[in-house]
Amino acid sequence: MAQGANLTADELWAKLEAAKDSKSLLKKHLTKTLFDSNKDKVSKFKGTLADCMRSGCMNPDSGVGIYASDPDAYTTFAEVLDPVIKDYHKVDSLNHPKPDFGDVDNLGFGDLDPSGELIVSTRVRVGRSHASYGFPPVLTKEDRVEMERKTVAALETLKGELAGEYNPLTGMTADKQKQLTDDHFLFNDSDRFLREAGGYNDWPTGRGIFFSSNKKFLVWVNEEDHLRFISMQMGGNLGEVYTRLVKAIKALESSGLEFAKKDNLGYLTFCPSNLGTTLRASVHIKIPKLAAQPDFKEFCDKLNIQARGIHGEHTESVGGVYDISNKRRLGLTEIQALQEMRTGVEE
Ligand SMILES: Nc1ncnc2c1ncn2[C@@H]1O[C@H](COP(=O)(O)OP(=O)(O)OP(=O)(O)O)[C@@H](O)[C@H]1O
Repeated sequence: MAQGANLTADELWAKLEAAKDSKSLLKKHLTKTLFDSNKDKVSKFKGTLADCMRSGCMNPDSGVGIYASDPDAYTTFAEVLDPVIKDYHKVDSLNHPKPDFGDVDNLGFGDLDPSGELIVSTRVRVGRSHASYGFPPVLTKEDRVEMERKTVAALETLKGELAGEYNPLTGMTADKQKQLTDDHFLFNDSDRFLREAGGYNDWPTGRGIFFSSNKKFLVWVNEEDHLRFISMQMGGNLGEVYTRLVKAIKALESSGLEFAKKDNLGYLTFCPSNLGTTLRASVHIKIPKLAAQPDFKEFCDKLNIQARGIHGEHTESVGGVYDISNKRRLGLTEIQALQEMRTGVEE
């Protein structure tokens, strides 16, 4: 349960105001005037500004600090969210292009590390949201169960190398969960930022993971986003990983599910950092010496890439292995986001 779940918007604002050292985008962009003119608005899914800002107010060390309560929050609270979105994605205006996955038969690249010495594994994921449901702060247990049912029905239509099996978290043994998490397949409920945003309400109900039979295509159900499509494998073959993901996206788009989208913002996700393409392409790569350089952060910033620890966001590196991924997901196409990551990794 989120600690700030019962705090009013004014009480949350007081916390944010007191957090003088906060560097979050919420702190930077939510002025008192904006707060006052938005705090009593309610979105079509009954989401409020308090729902959006709770995590950032309770966790002043957030990077972003604001989530969308539901797809309509991007319209209802646009005055608050738009400046954060522009700042995170480094764009002057919100003008996200139409999806373009590129020509997967002629990508012009394949394995980024044929020697097999540097890249441990490669993963590309996108997020998708059901158009007719809110995000975690406004969801009920029944909503989660219903979404899970609809998602599983769509996943059962997958064919060939994408076909597989759904594993609900409810009823999964602790040992199996731990093994799947250690193997980088499964998510858990340990992110305090997401917890405070309501991301773990009713845990583990409605959550689960789908695996294709070769375990290279996965779907996370009701983690941070309603859906995360993930393609991953050992080694550095970004071409194979990406091509598999694009095929899966196309298959699931024609499976009867309707995904939330908005003109100029692309696909809608719970966290504004994931909007647009929603694509994060990453490698786990051994770079102990580079990462020890004092200007490593600037190096990454210059290339629009992000370094994370190997157990997910907000974790540390282990043995000099880092998760390197594209930082921007909005204002460029899917294939451009992928190329940005590829250039960064090659550099
Ligand atoms: N290239 C990769 N190879 C193997 N595992 C990976 C790779 N990239 C990410 N992972 C694993 O995926 C899991 C999720 O990581 P993480 O939460 O950072 O990213 P995400 O799923 O893209 O979501 P978000 O950006 O919302 O946090 C972790 O277990 C992480 O180790």
